[in-house]
Amino acid sequence: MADTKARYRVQQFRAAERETPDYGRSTAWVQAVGLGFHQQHRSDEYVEKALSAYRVDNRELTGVYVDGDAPAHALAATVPVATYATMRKPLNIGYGRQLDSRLVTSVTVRGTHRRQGLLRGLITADLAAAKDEGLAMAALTASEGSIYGRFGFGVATTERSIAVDTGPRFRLRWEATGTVEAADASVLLDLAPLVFARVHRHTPGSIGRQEYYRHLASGAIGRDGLPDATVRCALHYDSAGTVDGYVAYRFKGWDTKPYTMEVVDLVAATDAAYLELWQYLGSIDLIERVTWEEAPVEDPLTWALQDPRCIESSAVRDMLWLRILDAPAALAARRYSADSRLVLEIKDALGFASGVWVLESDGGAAAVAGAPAGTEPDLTLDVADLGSMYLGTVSPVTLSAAGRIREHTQGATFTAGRMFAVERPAHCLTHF
Ligand SMILES: CC(=O)SCCNC(=O)CCNC(=O)[C@H](O)C(C)(C)COP(=O)(O)OP(=O)(O)OC[C@H]1O[C@@H](n2cnc3c(N)ncnc32)[C@H](O)[C@@H]1OP(=O)(O)O
Repeated sequence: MADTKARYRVQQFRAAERETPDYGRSTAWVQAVGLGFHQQHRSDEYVEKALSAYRVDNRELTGVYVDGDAPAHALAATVPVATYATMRKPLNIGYGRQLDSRLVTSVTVRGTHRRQGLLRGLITADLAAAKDEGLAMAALTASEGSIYGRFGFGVATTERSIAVDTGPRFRLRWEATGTVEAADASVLLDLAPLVFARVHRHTPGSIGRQEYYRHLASGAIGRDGLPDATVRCALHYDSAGTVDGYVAYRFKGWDTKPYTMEVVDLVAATDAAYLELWQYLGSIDLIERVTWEEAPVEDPLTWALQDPRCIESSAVRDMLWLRILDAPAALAARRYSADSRLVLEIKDALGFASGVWVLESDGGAAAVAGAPAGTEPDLTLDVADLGSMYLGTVSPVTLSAAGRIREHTQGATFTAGRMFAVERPAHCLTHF
């Protein structure tokens, strides 16, 4: 933030507890985030719960403050004009491997201070710090698709919104092996993290969940911070009686037609749990439609339905964006689906991952080394595109067709696609 130093001060801190001297600073920070995302002024109860969850996640909060006093009647100088937060969580990078990653969240710059380099200053300094801490990967979910590519982030998973017709044509080709029971949503405060941990272990693209999710699923925290008594829940039990999936959902009300149930959180640790929870949702009386905003794009439900047109799919969109900070470390961390050798020339405008790297996989394990001077690369690509390839979501052949990857050795994009494939489609169930 070299050009703005004279006007701004940057502070980094942890979420303070109520009754401590720094509580006011943390409160102002939460309110500034709400302002940046056009949300309502937060109640005291909401702020306290949010800060408590941030402490569990060990979030680091950053605020940018205007030097000096604010003019009369304006927001006080103690309210940050820009906010930024980070957490460290594991990312499943395929075949059960985990890579600790820097998660970037709560990025806002007040409208009166926009386009002066505040975001650029915050994110470049933070990515450098993350690399210094030994992290090979950063991740975020974006409010707009046009912001983060320039900082080396690439789309690594996608999601979609679905509306499922649960009328008479809703029938699955599936013989139930477990059972589904209704439960009080409050049981999810304890159960949700246990079920999610199983899902996380076998889902490429999954990010360790923040504390907030179990509160959301259980109805302990609704959008306004108050308990949400409309949240209902059903649990899936396997044949041994172990809970291996849940769905939290709410009725949209008698004014919404067709009568609709909205999925709040659906987490299933087995294929059976997933389809049988859908069987349950499809069987709820008086309900004609079930909506879910965070459905996978490659969805077993589509293929299990006798009539796949029961699903109306909309808003297929980017979800998780990955930013490789250390190319050899991130490449070596992956297990590969095919044995081969590739020379990758990585371009990185911020310099963190630039270089020419030789990637050689043998029996799934990788050896990565800097290429000797003069080595011709097989592929040239931006670090953002390596992030997009990393979990196998998009084929490098497609990225080449889009003019993003340059193929110098014929067939190298196809080879890269076979190498980077993961054992099941990447999907991230966790927004942050
Ligand atoms: C991970 C998350 O939290 S995602 C949430 C992001 N936040 C929001 O969407 C809330 C509303 N928007 C904002 O608060 C701000 O407009 C921000 C945070 C998006 C941008 O902050 P600013 O300080 O204005 O950005 P800054 O001046 O540093 O711009 C950096 C670069 O990004 C570009 N940029 C900034 N915002 C946008 C945008 N919305 N769309 C496209 N490009 C953008 C700038 O043009 C600039 O490009 P350049 O350096 O290559 O010339």
